[in-house]
Amino acid sequence: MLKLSKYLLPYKWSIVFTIMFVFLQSLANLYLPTLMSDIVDTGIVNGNIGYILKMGIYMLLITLVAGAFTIIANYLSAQVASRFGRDIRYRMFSHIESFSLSEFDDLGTASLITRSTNDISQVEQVFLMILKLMIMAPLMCIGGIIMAFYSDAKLSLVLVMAIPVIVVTILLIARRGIPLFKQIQKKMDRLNLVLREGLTGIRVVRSFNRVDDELKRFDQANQDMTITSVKVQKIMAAMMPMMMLIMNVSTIAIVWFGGLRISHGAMQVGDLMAFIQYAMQIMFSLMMGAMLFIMIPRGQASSVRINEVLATKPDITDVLAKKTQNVSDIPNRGAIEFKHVTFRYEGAENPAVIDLNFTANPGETTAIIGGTGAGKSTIMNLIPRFYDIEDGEILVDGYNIATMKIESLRQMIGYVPQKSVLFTGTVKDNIRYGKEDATDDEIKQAAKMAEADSFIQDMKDGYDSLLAQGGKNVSGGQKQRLSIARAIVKRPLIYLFDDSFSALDYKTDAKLRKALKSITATSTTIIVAQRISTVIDADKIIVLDEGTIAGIGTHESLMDTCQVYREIVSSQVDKEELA
Ligand SMILES: Nc1ncnc2c1ncn2[C@@H]1O[C@H](COP(=O)(O)OP(=O)(O)OP(=O)(O)O)[C@@H](O)[C@H]1O
Repeated sequence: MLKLSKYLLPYKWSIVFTIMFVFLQSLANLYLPTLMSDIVDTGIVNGNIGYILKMGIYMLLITLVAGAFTIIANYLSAQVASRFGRDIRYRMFSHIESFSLSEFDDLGTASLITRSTNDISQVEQVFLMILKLMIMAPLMCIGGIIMAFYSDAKLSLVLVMAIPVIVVTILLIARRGIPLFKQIQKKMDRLNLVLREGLTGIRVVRSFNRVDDELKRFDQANQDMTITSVKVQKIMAAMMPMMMLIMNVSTIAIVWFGGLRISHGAMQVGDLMAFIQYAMQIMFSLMMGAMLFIMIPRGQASSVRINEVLATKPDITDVLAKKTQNVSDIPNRGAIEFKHVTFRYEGAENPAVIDLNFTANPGETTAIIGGTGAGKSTIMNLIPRFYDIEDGEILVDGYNIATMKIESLRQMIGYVPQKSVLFTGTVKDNIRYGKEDATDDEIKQAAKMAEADSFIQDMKDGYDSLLAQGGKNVSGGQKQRLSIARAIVKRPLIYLFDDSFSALDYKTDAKLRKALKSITATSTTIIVAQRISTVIDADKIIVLDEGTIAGIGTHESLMDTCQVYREIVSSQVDKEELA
């Protein structure tokens, strides 16, 4: 948690004022029992109404001032804690945005969401408690002991007996509770994961009639977390009555021994009343300390998880990029060359692609075809440096991409992912995502090229129609065309289409590729496809087989030379159609 406390630095003055007001509030609270004791011993015992009124008003004033201090301290501390939470959430999100896909794979999206929300809230709560109680608890405890001792030193022996009992009880509770708090965070991760999968995959779940299984899976994760939470709550619930018991027994002892001392004339009634109040303050402050003691490890568990994310160094950085390099320094052609490229996913036994050698030139369409899992998408992920390669070099216009600024590299690329991603917003916004300053005309033109214009026009508000979360209110093929339009509007040097035509019917696919030809005339275009009809016209077809290149050439030459290609062709294309 100490590491995270640096995010409190911008709010140091608010913290100083909070501490100051809590301090003053505590002093006022320590002073009140003494005044009450005076009212009893001097005012009531002597029947001095004037004194009682005077001291009563004085007490009221102090209570009001203490109340005002409490309000200010609470306001300031809540403000500091919320802003602290906001800052860390922002810091965490911006850091996560810099992660390569390896780090996402490693930490897991569900866990990243829990850490960015729930864990940060936990730490926020703990810092709020610390701000409020860190000063108040010790001050009330030590101040209370001094004042009680000052009221009656002998009677303080009762406290000497009670305090260790309270401390030991707290320690015992903390020892059982703290490990459970750590477990809860982990179980929350699991619950989030199951929930996310169940909700995002709802169509599959229903179509396979697996709703009951999903419910079972969720129930298990839910139960698991509940059992741990109940255990924690039981411990916490036991704490309060135990503390009350100790406090009440102590109060009885104080009244008993205090009564004896009063009857012997060694103590006054007012002093006994003040003593009881101080004893209460001491014991409450110990309880507040106990809360802190329990909450801090809980916050600590969350802090570790937050720091783990913040300390994760993105694999892919600009370290090697020449400092002066920017987009204009790079020859603007977009020629891609793979030289002996080998890549393995983190933790995978075998490389996904092995010793790849090929070029993809501007003005040409290079198609990649191969069975599922052959490594086609992997190649597409390597070009924008979503992952770094293990061996070899990927060159763009002769520059090793590992030495290029990531931003410059990605600026050159129009990437259409295998699974279309749309954001909540209008159709226009989604296309404009490719080029922030795109005019309405450019957007329309891109949509036309992507064969999207006609269905957009048919939508209720045309280009201003709202897309639901994840583009749920458009079909798979429409989503793909919007994703393609988003890439086209960017007018990049390199187009990467990762199986981006798979949801289109043959006619639209053919029309779209024809339209693309004119805009990609000078660009480097790489198309990953499963369908032979999509790749048949490509200038160059790369046939992938289990991560290696089985053949490179045109459709005709591959039909002559590449057995794997012939197998793919015969497995899916009607020979008559091809002829
Ligand atoms: N994030 C990942 N972590 C670990 N292994 C992965 C990851 N993504 C893909 N792989 C593995 O790498 C290999 C190549 O996968 P890739 O997605 O490139 O295949 P593909 O040819 O695009 O397949 P498809 O046509 O089915 O999309 C596969 O064996 C796959 O299991």
